[in-house]
Amino acid sequence: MSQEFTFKEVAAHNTKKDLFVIIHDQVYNSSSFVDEHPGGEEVLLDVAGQDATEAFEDVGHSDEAREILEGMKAGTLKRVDGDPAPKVAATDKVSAGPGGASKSDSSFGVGLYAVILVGGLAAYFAYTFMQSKDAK
Ligand code: HEM
Repeated sequence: MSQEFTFKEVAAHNTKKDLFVIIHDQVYNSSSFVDEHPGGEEVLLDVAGQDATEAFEDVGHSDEAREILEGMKAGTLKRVDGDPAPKVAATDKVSAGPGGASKSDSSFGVGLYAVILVGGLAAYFAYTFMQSKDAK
């Protein structure tokens, strides 16, 4: 039953009174919500008639925000040749983020251990060198 919109059709709804956004390839009619948006009307007007997936996900909207969104659903996006590529969903970034972060964390850890190890070895050799000198 869900209506399909092309990118071009959605793009026509780009005013405050008639505002569609695309999030995760779903089309939402957010006209009634512009004045109520806790994040302000400006950001919604910025993405009016466009793919707002990245903007929406970057903010880390709550489940409540997602429920509101579902309530405004107008249909699904029908991609045709020449349309902009789907925006990368921040959820993808989120799953890549902590992984990447922990990776760099652990490499920092290895670097730190290497410094401690090399420092320890240097101290040990310096110590034995001094000892051997004293022994003479
Ligand atoms: C029609 C889609 C959207 C809906 C239904 C929506 C809904 C909400 C809701 C309910 C909140 C309150 C906090 C929360 O529950 O997460 C919020 C906050 C916010 N939204 Fe949206 N939002 C939408 C699109 C956007 C877009 C495209 C942006 C662009 C950057 C945005 C930026 C923000 C910001 C910055 C806040 C935080 C405001 C604050 O804490 O002061 N929102 N939004």
